Amino acid sequence: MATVAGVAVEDGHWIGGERIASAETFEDLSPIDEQVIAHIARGGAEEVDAAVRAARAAFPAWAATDRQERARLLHAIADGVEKRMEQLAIVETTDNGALLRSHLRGVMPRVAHNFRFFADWLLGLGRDDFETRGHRNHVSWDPAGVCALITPWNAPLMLATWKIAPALAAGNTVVLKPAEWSPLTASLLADITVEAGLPDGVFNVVQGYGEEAGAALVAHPDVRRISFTGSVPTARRIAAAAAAHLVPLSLELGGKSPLLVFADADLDLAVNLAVEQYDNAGQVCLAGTRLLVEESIAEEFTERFLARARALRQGDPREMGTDIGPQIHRDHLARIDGFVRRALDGGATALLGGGPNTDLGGLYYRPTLITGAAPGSEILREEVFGPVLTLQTFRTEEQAVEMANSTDYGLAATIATGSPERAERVSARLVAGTVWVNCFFVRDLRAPFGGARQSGIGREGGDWSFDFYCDVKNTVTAPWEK
Ligand SMILES: NC(=O)C1=CN([C@@H]2O[C@H](COP(=O)(O)OP(=O)(O)OC[C@H]3O[C@@H](n4cnc5c(N)ncnc54)[C@H](O)[C@@H]3O)[C@@H](O)[C@H]2O)C=CC1
Ligand SMILES: O=C(O)/C=C/C=C(\O)C(=O)O
Repeated sequence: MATVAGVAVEDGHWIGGERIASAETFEDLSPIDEQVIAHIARGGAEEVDAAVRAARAAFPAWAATDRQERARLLHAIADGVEKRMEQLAIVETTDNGALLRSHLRGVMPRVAHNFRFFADWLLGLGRDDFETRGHRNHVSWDPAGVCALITPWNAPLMLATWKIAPALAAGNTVVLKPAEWSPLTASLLADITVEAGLPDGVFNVVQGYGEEAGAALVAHPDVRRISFTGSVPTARRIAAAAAAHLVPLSLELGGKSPLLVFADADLDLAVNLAVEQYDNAGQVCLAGTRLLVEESIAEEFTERFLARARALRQGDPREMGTDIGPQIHRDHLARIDGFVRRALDGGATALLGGGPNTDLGGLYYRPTLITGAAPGSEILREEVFGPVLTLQTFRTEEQAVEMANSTDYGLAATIATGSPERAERVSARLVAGTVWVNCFFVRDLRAPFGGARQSGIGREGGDWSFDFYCDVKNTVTAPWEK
């Protein structure tokens, strides 16, 4: 047991309703000061096998539990999340360095909402029956079995519960492998599921490294679904493991999303949207990190952007006035800095930032704006996952669309324009799972979420989640004799 920010957090796995230790542990560091905050059980094939067996044993009864009861239990978990909102928020901030303000105001309420939304969606799940030459077609969603969920560190509990809630609602059982850089809130969630009365084995957590616990989980022959959020290289490994057993996969991967600013846009709004892309210290898959600005307004846009960005307060994420906290880990900061150094060495210029903010300690990276990067260069193609934006200009709508679509990703895109016709035209041509027009990060769980190209495979949200986590069945019945 560890005590983190005054909150007791179990450091073992959660398997079949029991806390299980491992022979070895790994150190969990806080990005705020790089101090060790917990020693977490380091799981491997053995713990994964125990968790999958527990989940498999719990599956028949949970799958047979009626929808009303499953929904009631998910609402009870949401109640528990709301009751422990402040604890979850401070532990998550201590563990992954994201702003406490955001956790309290937006993220943890969304965690509770994830459970409520999918519980309620389950109750309304169903399509109208239809007839084929007098035969009745009835579509149903059968739970698939044990779901392996592998999640990242940038929004640990939010992204995990976005998978856990529909998987459980659908009648599956779950083994979650949280990211090793942010393992703690998954452990608190296990406590909450016990308080809510979830049967043992329905929800399991195996802690550990991706190459050990994660790899063993996705290779396990009894896993029926794999849902992963994280990087493209890891997704390739997971897809290869899934191929061995032909397990359906949902992959929510990175992005290199454009923010297109047309000359007819409300410039204040466009600047606000651009500055918002530094949210979570840039560690957001959806971030519109490529600012594409119409040439005629680029100078004014840049001036106003720099004035707003310079006013951002960087510092301790526990302070309510902080706008940008630390990066997750020393290795990650070095990766971000590597991208920036190579861009600058290649002839680009940093109009803002361009390196770590060493006044604040080891893990803070200055909000950065890069201009003059060579077309097609790494900084314009690869996901940096830090507070690093690039600025490019365009002359025509055609050119803007071409630049926007010029990466291997296709997660999201944002358009700032005063013209509804332009918004419609441009949006239709963008390769992206989500397009925002004159807004950013307006999210709704009824909407499909996912990416095109290397940003992923599949969609989550509403029916899309149930379609993934279930074996969808059509029963065709001939007319009964009268
Ligand atoms: N939401 C997103 O789109 C995210 C994107 N990224 C991108 O990935 C880059 C690297 O971040 P990482 O933390 O290294 O991401 P990652 O993809 O390695 O880690 C995500 C999760 O996958 C697990 N994992 C790693 N190797 C695995 C394997 N062989 N089998 C099964 N699970 C495995 C990790 O333990 C973690 O839980 C970031 O800089 C960013 O560009 C990272 C996190 C989230
Ligand atoms: O908040 C959302 O709806 C989606 C967030 C996704 C990420 O931040 C991510 O996967 O990086």
